[in-house]
Amino acid sequence: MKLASLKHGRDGRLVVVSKDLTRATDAFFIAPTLQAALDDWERLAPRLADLAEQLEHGSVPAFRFHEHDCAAPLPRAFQWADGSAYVNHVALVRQARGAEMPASFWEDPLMYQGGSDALLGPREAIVAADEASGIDFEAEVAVVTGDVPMGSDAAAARGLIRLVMLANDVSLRALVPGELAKGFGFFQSKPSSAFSPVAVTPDELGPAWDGARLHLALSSYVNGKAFGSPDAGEDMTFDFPTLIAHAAKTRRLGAGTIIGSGTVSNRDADGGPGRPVADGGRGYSCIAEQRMVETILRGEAHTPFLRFGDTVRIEMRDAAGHSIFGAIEQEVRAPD
Ligand SMILES: O=C(O)/C=C/C(=O)CC(=O)CC(=O)O
Repeated sequence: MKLASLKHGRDGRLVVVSKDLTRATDAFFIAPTLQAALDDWERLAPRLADLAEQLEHGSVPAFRFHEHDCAAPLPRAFQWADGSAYVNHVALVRQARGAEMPASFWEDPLMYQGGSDALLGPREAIVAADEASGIDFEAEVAVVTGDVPMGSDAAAARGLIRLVMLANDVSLRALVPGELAKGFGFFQSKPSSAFSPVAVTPDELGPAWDGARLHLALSSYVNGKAFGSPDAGEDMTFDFPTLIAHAAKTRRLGAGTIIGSGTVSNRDADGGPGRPVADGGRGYSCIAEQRMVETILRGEAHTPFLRFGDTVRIEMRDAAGHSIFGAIEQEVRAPD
């Protein structure tokens, strides 16, 4: 089933959305919010699934679904922890700022705790105080968990993935080096992240979901121009169950925890860092990677970071070409 939170108060209003994303029906009589549904998932998910089936059959009142009416599926979440599962991305962004990548990054996932009190809906602007802060997007896949007991291993974590969605982990590249040098991790360099209009249960993904990875291309566009379409199932060194087990190693995770994949990034067949779309490659899911590859290939970066008025679109299509989650489409703006 496909679930969305329409803009309403702080936590949105839960709706069930049709598979083709054209219609929706209210689910508030089952659970007022997505968090409430996740808190009592075993009891409520079957009722939501029944409602989804009735929506497909046209046997419940429905209304037109508009992606721009959506908040993030979880407009505020108890936890948003973003992994870095595509080590190709980590290697490139570190190279871009002249930092070594320890060999342990291939065996031990990187993860940071993002702010989750104000997650952005799919059409909400990226507001940045300064164009010179290196405004970048990061296209990612994310999962939402049920309650995960402390110490759960990957096999247990696999069964606790409730929903899958897309994320834009907005990053301010110029702030990263100074902030990470302090040794406490990202804070100002990671403003609010945005999420796709719809979150889906894993069964909705068919064979593209193997229980641990999503094997489909994640497409990004900047100002309407294709920027990248790497496959989210390839080069994901740490799968979602492994990332969840990592997060739960020393603490339990509450239902509604969001775990991000990190920026989706593919290597070339020869192990190289891929090529930009303009050079016939799959491109990238963030500007920093493309700038690093331009530097490697041509001696300098020429793709600018985002400026006020630019737009970023992130979307994933199924094998038949249909949008699965709806699109994240954000304009970059100065504060009002
Ligand atoms: O090391 C840096 O300069 C920046 C790293 C990231 O932004 C990585 C991140 O947020 C996780 C990821 O996308 O893999």
